[in-house]
Amino acid sequence: MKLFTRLLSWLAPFAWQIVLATLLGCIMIASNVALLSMAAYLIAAAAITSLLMLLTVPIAIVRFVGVVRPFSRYAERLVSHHITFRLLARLRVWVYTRLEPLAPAHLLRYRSGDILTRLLADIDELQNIYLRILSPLIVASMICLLTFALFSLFSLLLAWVALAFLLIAGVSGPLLAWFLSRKLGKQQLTLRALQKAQLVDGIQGIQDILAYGQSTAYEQNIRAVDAALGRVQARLAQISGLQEALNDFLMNLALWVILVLAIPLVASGAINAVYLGFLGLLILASFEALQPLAQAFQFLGHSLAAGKRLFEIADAEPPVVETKEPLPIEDAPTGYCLEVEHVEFSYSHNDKDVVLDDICLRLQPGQRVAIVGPSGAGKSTLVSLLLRFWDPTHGLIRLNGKDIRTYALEDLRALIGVVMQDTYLWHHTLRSNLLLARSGASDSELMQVLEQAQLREFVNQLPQGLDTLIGEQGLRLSGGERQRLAVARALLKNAPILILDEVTANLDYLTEQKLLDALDMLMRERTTLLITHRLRAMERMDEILVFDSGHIKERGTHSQLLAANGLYRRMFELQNGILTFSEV
Ligand SMILES: Nc1ncnc2c1ncn2[C@@H]1O[C@H](COP(=O)(O)OP(=O)(O)OP(=O)(O)O)[C@@H](O)[C@H]1O
Repeated sequence: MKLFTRLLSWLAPFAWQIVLATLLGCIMIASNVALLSMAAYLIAAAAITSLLMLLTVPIAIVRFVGVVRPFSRYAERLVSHHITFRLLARLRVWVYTRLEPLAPAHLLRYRSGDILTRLLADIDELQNIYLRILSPLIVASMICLLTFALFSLFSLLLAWVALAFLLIAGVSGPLLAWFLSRKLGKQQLTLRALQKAQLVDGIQGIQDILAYGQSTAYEQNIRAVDAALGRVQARLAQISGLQEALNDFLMNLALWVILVLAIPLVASGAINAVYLGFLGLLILASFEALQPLAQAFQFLGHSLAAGKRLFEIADAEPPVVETKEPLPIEDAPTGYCLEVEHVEFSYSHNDKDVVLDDICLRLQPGQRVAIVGPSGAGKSTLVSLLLRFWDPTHGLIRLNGKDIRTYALEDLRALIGVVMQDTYLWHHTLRSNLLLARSGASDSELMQVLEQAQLREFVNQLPQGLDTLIGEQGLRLSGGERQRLAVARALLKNAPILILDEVTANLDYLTEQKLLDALDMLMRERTTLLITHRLRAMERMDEILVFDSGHIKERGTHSQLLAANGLYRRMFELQNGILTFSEV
């Protein structure tokens, strides 16, 4: 109920349009009731009366409601769909804005296909609540009252009987549909989300599935989910059929009962015989108002489950809470200083899973610091903390002397140009992928950063140059080209702090050397943190931190670390192939 009222609260800004849609819905059904019952009256009256003049008014009413019905139907659909689509668009934007602060920490718990289903299908599902439940419920109530009023003009007994049938059909059909399908709705949504997640995974991982010969097994998984979904849908269709049959049965039974009760009243002269057909068709036409209800309640479980899934993700506590009164980041013409003080971090907030422990480092303006170390040592995790994707479990990170939590996230991130290990590239042109960093950049600025990232020659030889489509996740580019494009994007951002996470990992020796030379120039004007496995050009670094299992094992300059004869020296010698066999 809480969930239902929360979903309904989204309708508040559309109150007047809802009143209009409901009014139009009432007019539409009422005109149908009038059309059928007046038509019955006309036929009976025409058979009895010899004076056709007396039928002028009923004929005019039939003509009038015949025209009103399609117009009111059209207008009602227009208004109600307008409300619904605007509402769904608002909801979609709201959920997306709630998703942003959750990224990436919280969203890693979900599969991309599942998030996509929540944003698209689950939100679409909510239209049932707005289009098929709220307005039809009000319209049905109004029509029941109207029918009762019309019957009571002839006989109170008939009025109560008609109302009783309408109530039984209006309550039992929807209740039965809701009761039988309440679990199925949730199952259908879960299976649909699973199906989408499976398909997204299958498409993204298609190369590996083929390479490992798993396509048959994968197809079987997809078929199994598809079959389960089919079974749920078949069951829902059966319930729909059952409910429609019940509705038809009650409608026809109501007609018979009304006729059986009305005939003696006609015979006794309490009701004029000309109205017998009118009464019969009045009850039949009134049932039209109930038709949407059962289907709506069949989908109620669905819609509520969709709302629950949506709010579950939208209400999640963001891992990083932005301060309500952020301090402005003061301009620092001489550059920005980042300090990491005794930082400890674990993804699970469990002391046993500490990924970073007692990390201290100072990145002074214009300084270049490298973090090196074995895989899984926590290097990229530190970058995530600097960007505030997560906050340290203990310790502090300062920017120009102040805790980074005192600044707005957007301001902090605007100062940092970052090339992540797994930078995402859009299925778009080279140009739009670059413009993400600075939307107003000119083509000559784009070519300049491409030059610095050692990619200009490559782009020049493409027939469509900057307008070349690079495919999903940039897959039409080689690993090295993707990485250089990511570097170019970070350079275009022209941020005073530069974080480069494994930027040369996929490059051949020559290109790596050229890129490092180009970066060397750029690093002079910026505060730079370089994360790398490859110990090249390390002599250019002001300080090198050697991470091992979340700790800083060694620190110093290249020559100091070589002299220390520790982990760094072993890594350096292994990479340069100068370790003697006995030392290995
Ligand atoms: N989102 C996450 N949730 C839980 N654990 C994570 C997450 N990301 C990384 N880890 C774990 O944290 C540890 C450090 O990972 P991190 O990516 O920081 O290492 P790294 O030094 O950058 O490694 P590499 O050089 O291979 O990129 C690893 O044990 C990893 O499994």
